[in-house]
Amino acid sequence: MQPLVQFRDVTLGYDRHPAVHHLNGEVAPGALLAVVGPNGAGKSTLFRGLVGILKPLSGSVLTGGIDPKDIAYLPQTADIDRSFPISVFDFVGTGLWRQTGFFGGIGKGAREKIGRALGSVGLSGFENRGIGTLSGGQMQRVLFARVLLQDARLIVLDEPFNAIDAKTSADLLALVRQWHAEGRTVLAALHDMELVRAHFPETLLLARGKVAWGATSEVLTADNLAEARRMCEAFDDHAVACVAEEDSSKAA
Ligand SMILES: Nc1ncnc2c1ncn2[C@@H]1O[C@H](COP(=O)(O)OP(=O)(O)OP(=O)(O)O)[C@@H](O)[C@H]1O
Repeated sequence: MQPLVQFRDVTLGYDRHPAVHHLNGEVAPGALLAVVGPNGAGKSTLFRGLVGILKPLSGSVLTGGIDPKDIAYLPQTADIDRSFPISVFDFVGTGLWRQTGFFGGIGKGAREKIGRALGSVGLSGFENRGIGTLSGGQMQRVLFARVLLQDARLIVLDEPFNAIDAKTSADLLALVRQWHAEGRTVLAALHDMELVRAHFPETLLLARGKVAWGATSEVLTADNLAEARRMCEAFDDHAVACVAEEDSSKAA
């Protein structure tokens, strides 16, 4: 089966300082993949590279055949400016931008879709609330409603269950399982190893580079987790891109 995503010796970083180093690997269509690793391991950076927000310093991320509108991305809530004055309804409606266009009006059909998405995450009646007035768990539900609306083939979730209560986690996890059952490809950055072991068949353990990638039970061993911690601690944040990368960028 043709992979949906291919990481080809990809290095991603900021101001030419690599954060994810020389990653190789493939994601099959329909995969339910957890991306785990210590704080600063590069999970968010990898996702920014995957969804096209961050251009690789070297190597490539191939999402063969997927149109950008077929990728839904749920960033960490910390990355969202909640002081922006926008209602829950309009925020969730931005999930339709790629279908309607930036200036496309929201017609009756779209209004119904937004209403249904909010109902699916238990937020009917919240339409007119400003996003800045929501609790952390409610905001996370709003982000899931926006992903629902995007109806995407590839769904990328950055720490979707962080700092939310058990009921909200369970409700949102049910949506993830539904997306997987529908044949969508789902990648999620997670810290809760028990949740990963229970619900995610495949795991990438990242520590700036790949420590292990495969069946979750084989990846999440004590030895691999210790190796990931060691690699993260040893990584030099101020290192510049490799000499080979420097040379190729000069030649480009
Ligand atoms: N916008 C940025 N500008 C510069 N450096 C960044 C930026 N975002 C992340 N980094 C750095 O890149 C490295 C990887 O960070 P990243 O956020 O990808 O890790 P993470 O695995 O998602 O961490 P966490 O589990 O804490 O969310 C860290 O050293 C971080 O300081």
